[in-house]
Amino acid sequence: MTYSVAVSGASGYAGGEILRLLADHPDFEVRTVTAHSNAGQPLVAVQPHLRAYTHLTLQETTPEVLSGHDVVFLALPHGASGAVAAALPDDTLVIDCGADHRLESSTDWARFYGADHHGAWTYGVPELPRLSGTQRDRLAKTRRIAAPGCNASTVALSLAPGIRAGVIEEHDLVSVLAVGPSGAGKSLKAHLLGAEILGSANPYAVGGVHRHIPEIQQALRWAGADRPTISFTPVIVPMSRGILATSTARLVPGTDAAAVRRAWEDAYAGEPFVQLLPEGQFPKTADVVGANTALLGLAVDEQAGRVVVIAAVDNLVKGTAGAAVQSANIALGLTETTGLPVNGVAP
Ligand SMILES: NC(=O)C1=CN([C@@H]2O[C@H](COP(=O)(O)OP(=O)(O)OC[C@H]3O[C@@H](n4cnc5c(N)ncnc54)[C@H](OP(=O)(O)O)[C@@H]3O)[C@@H](O)[C@H]2O)C=CC1
Ligand SMILES: CC(=O)N[C@@H](CCC(=O)OP(=O)(O)O)C(=O)O
Repeated sequence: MTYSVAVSGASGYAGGEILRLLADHPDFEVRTVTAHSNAGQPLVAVQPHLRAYTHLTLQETTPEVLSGHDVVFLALPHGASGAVAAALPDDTLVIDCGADHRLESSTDWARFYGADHHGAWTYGVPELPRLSGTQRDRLAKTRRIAAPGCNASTVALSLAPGIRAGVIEEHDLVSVLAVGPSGAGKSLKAHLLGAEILGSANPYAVGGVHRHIPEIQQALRWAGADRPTISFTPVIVPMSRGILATSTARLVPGTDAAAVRRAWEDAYAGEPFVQLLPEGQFPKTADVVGANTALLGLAVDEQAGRVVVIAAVDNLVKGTAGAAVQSANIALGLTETTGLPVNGVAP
């Protein structure tokens, strides 16, 4: 069976990446693409790299235009998807790449986003360990998926195995991330990109204010933490795509190094898209550009009594669009890896 698909926010970075992946997906046919200020334009006028779609024109983003498809991907700014999603039929598979449906706690939502909370959908990171099984089990039974924040899923995948296995303490978690500016979307001002991001590393959202903090804490609670606390600091660096997250955590006293490594090996054994590198090897962002792969390296720092996990992810693939397509595959009962690249592009 071929599933008909609509992609909203198709003129943006996340929507464009969903379209790039779907062009090679044998079970999906993209029939409709929508946008906002670019509605009325041919898709390739705005996304000239997407040559598979020369026949499509961007339409207005309305529930009427999006209805009548089997699958709808929403890649809209925060706050814009809640109302659109609420008007779509229950049996349509809807995947929201924005934050509107990620958080279970309306208190966290109010604190970090402020506006109306639309409730939580099934979180779209299949490999996340849960107290019983993985997030994959829940994705198999849903028609509403909240694709993750790219930083949040990178850090959650880095730390959740240690929480799940009881080898790291849940307070005193620290993550510092180098992130590419494409994570901020196309609306990031051109002068910022050229004059301030090229040639510089710029910290932002410093001091416990980044909106991905509650998303990470929520994933760590699913892995068994009670009240996890994390210091989270992102730094924009001049690379178009990518996240390199360095996360450290205090080891539970008496835990030996072999048991620590085993926790991550066990969590991700057999996972095609989350891979732990051998001892002594660490990933670079260049290893995962264009791939739906999260690459992890792990070391035990004995003198500090901490584990150090370094994770590389392409924010637009495993961090968003790839996670969205992978989760949609699971929800539809398709082979999970269909249409998704495990290899990156190099150099
Ligand atoms: N970039 C990333 O790495 C990640 C992004 N996300 C999330 O994905 C979503 C899209 O992000 P991204 O692609 O980066 O953003 P972009 O700014 O690149 O794209 C935004 C898209 O939304 C459309 N749009 C803007 N305003 C409205 C509106 N009021 N109603 C309907 N459509 C509108 C734009 O249309 P037009 O161009 O025609 O105005 C465009 O297609 C966001 O929620 C973002 O947080 C999640 C994880 C990572
Ligand atoms: C460079 C940059 O600004 N990155 C974004 C990542 C956005 C993202 O992952 O998605 P959501 O906005 O959907 O949560 C940030 O840190 O906020």
